[in-house]
Amino acid sequence: MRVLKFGGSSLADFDCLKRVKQLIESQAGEQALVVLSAPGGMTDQLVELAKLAEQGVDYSVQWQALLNRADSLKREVEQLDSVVAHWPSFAELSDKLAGVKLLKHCPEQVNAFVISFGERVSVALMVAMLGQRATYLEATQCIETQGGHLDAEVNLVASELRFSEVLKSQPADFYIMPGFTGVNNQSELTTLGRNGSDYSAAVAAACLKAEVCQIWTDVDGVYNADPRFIKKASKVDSLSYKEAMELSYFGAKVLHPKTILPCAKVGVPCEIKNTHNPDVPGSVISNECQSDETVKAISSLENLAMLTVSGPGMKGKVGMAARVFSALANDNVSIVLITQSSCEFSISFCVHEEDLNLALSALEQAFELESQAGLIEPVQVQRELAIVTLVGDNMKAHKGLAAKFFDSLAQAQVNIVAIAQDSTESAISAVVDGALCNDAVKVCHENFFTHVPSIDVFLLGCGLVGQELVKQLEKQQDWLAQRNVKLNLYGVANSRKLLLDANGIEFGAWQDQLEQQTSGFELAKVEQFVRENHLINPVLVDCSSSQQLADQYYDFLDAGFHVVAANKKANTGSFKYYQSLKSAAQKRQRKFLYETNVGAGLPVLDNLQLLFGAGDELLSFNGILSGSLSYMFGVLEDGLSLSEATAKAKANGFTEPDPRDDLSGTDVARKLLIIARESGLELELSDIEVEAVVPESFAPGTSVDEFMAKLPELDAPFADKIQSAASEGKVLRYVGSIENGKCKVGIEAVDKQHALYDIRDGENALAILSQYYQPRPFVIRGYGAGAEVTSAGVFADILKTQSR
Ligand SMILES: NC(=O)C1=CN([C@@H]2O[C@H](COP(=O)(O)OP(=O)(O)OC[C@H]3O[C@@H](n4cnc5c(N)ncnc54)[C@H](OP(=O)(O)O)[C@@H]3O)[C@@H](O)[C@H]2O)C=CC1
Ligand SMILES: N[C@@H](CC=O)C(=O)O
Repeated sequence: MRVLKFGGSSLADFDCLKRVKQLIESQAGEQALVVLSAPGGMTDQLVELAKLAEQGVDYSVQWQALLNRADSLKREVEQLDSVVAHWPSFAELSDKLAGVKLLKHCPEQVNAFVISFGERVSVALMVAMLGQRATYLEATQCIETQGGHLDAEVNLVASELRFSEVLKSQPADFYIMPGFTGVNNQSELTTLGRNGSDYSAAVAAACLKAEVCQIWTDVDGVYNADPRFIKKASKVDSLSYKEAMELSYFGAKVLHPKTILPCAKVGVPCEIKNTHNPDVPGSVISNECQSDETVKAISSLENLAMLTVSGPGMKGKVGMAARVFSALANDNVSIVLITQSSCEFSISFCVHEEDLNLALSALEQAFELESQAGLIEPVQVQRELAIVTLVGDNMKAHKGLAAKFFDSLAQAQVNIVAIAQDSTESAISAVVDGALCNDAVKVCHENFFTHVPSIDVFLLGCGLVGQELVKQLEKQQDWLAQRNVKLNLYGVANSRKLLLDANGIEFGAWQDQLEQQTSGFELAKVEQFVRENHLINPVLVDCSSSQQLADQYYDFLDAGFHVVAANKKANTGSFKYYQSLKSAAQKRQRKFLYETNVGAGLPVLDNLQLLFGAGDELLSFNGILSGSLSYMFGVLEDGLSLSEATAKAKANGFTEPDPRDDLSGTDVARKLLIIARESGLELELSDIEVEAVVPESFAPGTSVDEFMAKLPELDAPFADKIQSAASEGKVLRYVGSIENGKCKVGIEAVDKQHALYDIRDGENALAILSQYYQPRPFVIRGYGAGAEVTSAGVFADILKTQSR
């Protein structure tokens, strides 16, 4: 004997019914007991009718909708020449509802009759469709329940007897039985709780010692996380009964929690299959489950409240926990999770939000005296919580899983309110803020299953460097995928517009799309986008030179973003701000990376930070830090004028957006300041002694174009300087140095023997003399400006946001 159960989504319309008929008939030569739910949505219609009737409200519209739906299904079945012989009495249903309306009261027994009506509709239709081979099996003859008319518990022993007698007296190939329905020992109709048809099927399978209990639904099986939120969730092929129980209890909607126990008692395998995809093997729940996976799935349960009972009267007092839980049990409040610390001062537990008031009043009554005597404090309540649970039998005695779980929650910026693990170690749960539940599941799923961490990039500034970065991101998609990194570009902004796309920015079309936007970047907008799309690893990448953005880095970090900056202005603001960014990053466990601030793509700051971390100390620094000035001084030697050299450096993408930042020495001063600060010197930008190539006083208040047009005025005097150096066999270089804690940047004339003589064409050269690197300094040399090397440096920083 096989037991098959079809849920409402598999019975929603006539096409669905035909598919189910075929699946039943395909049980080649096997006897089958088929349990049917109501046609999808019909139980909701019935519940609403009962409610309206109880309120004494006119429900004729809803009644007509129910009748129309049922009649149309019946007509379609009858068009196949099948007579629907067991059609339930709508007249009786109508009378019951009329009675409820009159009395404005719906007794539980009547309610059970009304809400279980849909199952009888399904069975009547299916029996007619299957014809002679099928027998209508009354659940009220077979499933005996105890404990109320609604949400009743099945008496397995009594039900086994009933099944055996009824089936003996009615031999058939297919028994079709309404789910969700039972009968108490007073012969009154009862129901098994919403979605209780799974339970009916499991009970039938256990009573009949069936070969299998198949639950046919609209998904392929049990998933390792909720597939509605976790796109990469995958089907679990086999589970133990315990794993399935933990999962269904902690939120996996595919199975009713009560289903597993009857099957587990008798060892009937339970298989979850998809009606719309019947050839795909489902998930099998059994004793035979053999797999090496430690964590099988992650489930989550939302809409919970946590109550904490505490007070001096709790400590060491035997029986307090028992009193708390008996009070709740007496009022039928189900407890989802319990936790208590070893100091015994308090005990905390979660209940469904809908039970909160009931739980509070039960506790108030139970501890009235203690509370008057000050032995128990007012019950603390935390609302809108969720439980995230890792489930897996093989987690037992496996070290490091809890650490990885908690680490994942930290990575998702999720605070843990409470934790619980049973001693079989097959489930570990964390209570978290309900609003962050999906984030928590997402990051746990990435870390435990897909191992493809995502990096979610928002690019601010899409000029020279930013545009090149987008090109490199596009070019490297395959390379990243091969290395299991999912890098998503979700946003791009310039100074006026912000483009956000939850599907990822289209590499080929983003510029046009950005132009069509109507408003610019605001942190709040990106924050909202991150929240709505449950992004775990958001990175704000600043490729602008905006002071306004630099001033917001603290807020970016504080809001949980990593920050990657090509823009040097934040690190060269006040020392206090520079320090506050470091501590904000540390506090929020986010990365603040700015390798390109010095030397563009050259690995300068990373190396310095590592050296200093290993105890090295800077003794002195000397070097060329400007790509544009390195280029310009080189071509000046070749005979170009200052204005020509500047224009060429600009065209090559070596200068700052405003070349005056380079020519004034400010950009080099910024870089030197960052090196000095990283080395531990507490300096401000104003502490750097600066000799300008072109003083800031030249062409004040002009635009970049006006400045460039006026620059030829300086060509002649500058050519003289080059000439005078050349007459001594020297060339000019723009050099930065740190000596005895003093920083200066300026022009130096160097001869052929000098290490910086050959540094030109955009190259940088940095000589770091340190405790570990002396008397010969540690030297870094290479191109220090340009879109390609700079965005490559930014790209590398973006990838570094992943490392913990
Ligand atoms: N070039 C190089 O070799 C190197 C450059 N860098 C740094 O890279 C940064 C970018 O340089 P580059 O690409 O040449 O500059 P560009 O002038 O070419 O581009 C700047 C971009 O930033 C945008 N922007 C300005 N203000 C804002 C704002 N408030 N919000 C959002 N976007 C804004 C601009 O938008 P809009 O077009 O609307 O004005 C533009 O898209 C600079 O800070 C520079 O110091 C660092 C190392 C090397
Ligand atoms: N303008 C800068 C670019 C890198 O920071 C330079 O010339 O080095």
